[in-house]
Amino acid sequence: MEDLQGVLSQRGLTVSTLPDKGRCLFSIRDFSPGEVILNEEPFVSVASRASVDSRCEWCFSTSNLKRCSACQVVLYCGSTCQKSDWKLHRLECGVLSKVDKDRLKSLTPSIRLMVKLYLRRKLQNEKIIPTTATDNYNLVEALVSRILIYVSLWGSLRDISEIDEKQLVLYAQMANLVNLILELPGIGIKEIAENFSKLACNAHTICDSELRPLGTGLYPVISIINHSCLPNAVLVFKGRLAVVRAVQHIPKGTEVSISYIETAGSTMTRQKALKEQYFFSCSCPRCAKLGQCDDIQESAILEGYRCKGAECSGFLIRDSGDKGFICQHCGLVRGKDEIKKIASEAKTIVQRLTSKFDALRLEHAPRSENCHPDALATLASKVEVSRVPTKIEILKRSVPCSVAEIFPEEEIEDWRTSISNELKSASAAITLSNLKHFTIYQGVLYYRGSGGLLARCIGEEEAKVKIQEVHERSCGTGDASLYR
Ligand SMILES: C[S@@+](CC[C@H](N)C(=O)[O-])C[C@H]1O[C@@H](n2cnc3c(N)ncnc32)[C@H](O)[C@@H]1O
Repeated sequence: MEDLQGVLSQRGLTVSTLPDKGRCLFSIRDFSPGEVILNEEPFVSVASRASVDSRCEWCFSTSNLKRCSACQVVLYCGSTCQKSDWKLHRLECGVLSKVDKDRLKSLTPSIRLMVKLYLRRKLQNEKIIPTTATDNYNLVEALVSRILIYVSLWGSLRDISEIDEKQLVLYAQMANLVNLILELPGIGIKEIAENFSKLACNAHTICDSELRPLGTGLYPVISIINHSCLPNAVLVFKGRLAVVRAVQHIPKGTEVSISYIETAGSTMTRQKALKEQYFFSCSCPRCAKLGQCDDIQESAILEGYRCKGAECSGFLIRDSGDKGFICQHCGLVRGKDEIKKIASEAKTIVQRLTSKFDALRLEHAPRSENCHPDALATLASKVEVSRVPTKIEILKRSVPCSVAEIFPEEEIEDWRTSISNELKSASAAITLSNLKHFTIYQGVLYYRGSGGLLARCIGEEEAKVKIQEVHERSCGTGDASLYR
């Protein structure tokens, strides 16, 4: 741990412990918006199920792939990646080659990740690959796990109502399989099962720049970073390299936080997700507003359904008492079944629109002014009732510029004005290398960069150059304009 503190302090960071959170990463100097706080190669990584037959095991590239002739499981895009992975894959390959074909098909990425974890530990123990302050199994041992509670109660499972017994049984079965495959002496099922619970709380989904999942990686240093629904940093990936960037000014002495979950969800939805997967109740400033007026307003926009009451412009949001859905303006109550029907109608509409937008996107260059959340909300109001998709869903669609075909010019002009006003008050930053895809605005990840935010981060002239680059890369048109 001291070695780790030494390395971290050179980067302006330190690890502390808080009673309600466990380990936390703190800044010991100021970080600017957009600055890289930390980057880390995974201790182990594995391609996702969808990627395993279509991407390089090392860098996740999709070109020139060749299958390992011995195990017939992993693919590499060339000798560089194959060599980088060779020491570990040599062992994994030997292990996989012994597994019978039917069982091989049932090897999930989590099982393979666990197998690789133990094989890499073996390689480091035998000094075949080096150990460093930021790359060693002690850091994996220090990760939080939930299974200790389970292990101490292992014998009396049936008596424990709070604990998800199904999950525990699943971990035990998976651990058994890993043990059978590995055939390594001295590893117990309980230890492997505990490591599965560590993966659940600590492993990260490796995504490409469009947030498509490529694989899973264990990054033990980045795993020290706690969650906030209003994070001051964001985790992005360059291939398998995980990069944590500041999304706002982080003063010295501040806890660095990222979001573990989709931030464009209501407080209730976020709390539920954090409790289920990470076993804690978030008390960030956004969660602390639960039930307050602006929290209700935000939930309405993120997850509400348009109220169909006469003249009412409110949104129906889920009632905490589970009655159904209540309009936050007029108090109208609608039953769950009715909303279910509305949701399914809305889904059909959104699917139709998505395919229209996708078709248009192919014809027209996407432009960020059309990515405003109001675009789809307005569209939704035209079809009277529709779930308002989350900002991220809207922005994923990056409504194309030919949206003018659907909306009158004055409406589009209104969005332009409201977007520039919004950006003026945004507390935001951008991950420069992924400008095309990532913009963080008040904790929400937006697709496609926005000039105004960038200009505040890196200065107007440099921003123009960057925007021009991005436009050229993404669509070949564009005039490097800033929204201010
Ligand atoms: C990836 S780990 C983060 C580092 C962890 N604090 C540690 O001691 O290793 C995730 C776990 O940290 C804790 N955690 C993360 N963010 C938290 C927060 N905002 N409040 C309370 N606990 C949190 C939860 O126990 C969660 O399962």
